Amino acid sequence: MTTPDTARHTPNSMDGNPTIDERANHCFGCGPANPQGLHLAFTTDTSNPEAITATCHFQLDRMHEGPPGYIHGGIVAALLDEAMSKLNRPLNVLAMTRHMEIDYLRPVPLYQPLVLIGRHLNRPAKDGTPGRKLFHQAEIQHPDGTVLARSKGLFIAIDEKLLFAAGITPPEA
Ligand SMILES: CCCCCCCCCC(=O)SCCNC(=O)CCNC(=O)[C@H](O)C(C)(C)COP(=O)(O)OP(=O)(O)OC[C@H]1O[C@@H](n2cnc3c(N)ncnc32)[C@H](O)[C@@H]1OP(=O)(O)O
Repeated sequence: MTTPDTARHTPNSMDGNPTIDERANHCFGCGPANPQGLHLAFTTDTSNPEAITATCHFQLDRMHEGPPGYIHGGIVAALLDEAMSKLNRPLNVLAMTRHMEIDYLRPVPLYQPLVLIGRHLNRPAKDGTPGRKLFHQAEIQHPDGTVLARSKGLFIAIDEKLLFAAGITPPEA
C-alpha cells in the first residue's frame, strides 16, 4: 500500500487568490516575496528595439542541486524560461510560454557566478499588426563566455481577461 505524499512546500501565508501583482511578486523566478524562489534580478537593454536583451548575474547553491555540484535540469529550464519571459514587459506584452526547447550543452555549476541572458528574436506580424507569437532565446554563460545551456521559446500574447477566467484576480484599479 502506498501513502500519498501530502507534505506542503509553501507557507500558509501564500494561500488565497492573489492579484496579478501579488502573483508577480511571488514568481518563483524573480519574485522577492517568494522565500523559496530564485530571486533573479534582470537588467533590460532596449536601446536597440530590434534586439532587446535581459541580463541577470546569479549564483545558486545546494538547494538547487541535481547532479552533484551542478544545477538541476528543471531549474536550468526555469532560469532560461524566466530570462525569455523578461523580454515581454519591455515589449509591452503580457505573454506566457507556449513552447520552449533547451540544449543542455555542459553541466551548469553551483557556487559560481554565472550570467543569464535573454534575447528577443522576432514577433511576426499578422494582418499588418504585431502578432501574438513572440520568439525569444536565452543562454546561461560561464564568466569566461562558455555557453552552458541555451533555449529558444515561443511566447503567446494573452489578454488579461484570460488570467481572470483562470481564477486570478486582476490588480485593483
Ligand atoms: C502572464 C504573466 C505572467 C508571467 C510569468 C512569467 C513566468 C515565466 C513564463 C512562464 O513560465 S508562463 C507558465 C508556463 N506556460 C503556461 O502555463 C502556458 C499554458 N498554455 C496556455 O495557457 C495556452 O496554450 C496559451 C495561452 C499560451 C496559448 O493558448 P491559445 O489558445 O491562446 O493559443 P493557441 O494554442 O491557439 O496558439 C497560438 C498560436 O501559436 C501557435 N503554436 C502553438 N504551439 C506552437 C508551436 N509549438 N510552434 C509553433 N507555433 C505554435 C498556434 O498554432 C497558434 O497559431 P495561430 O495564431 O497562427 O493559429
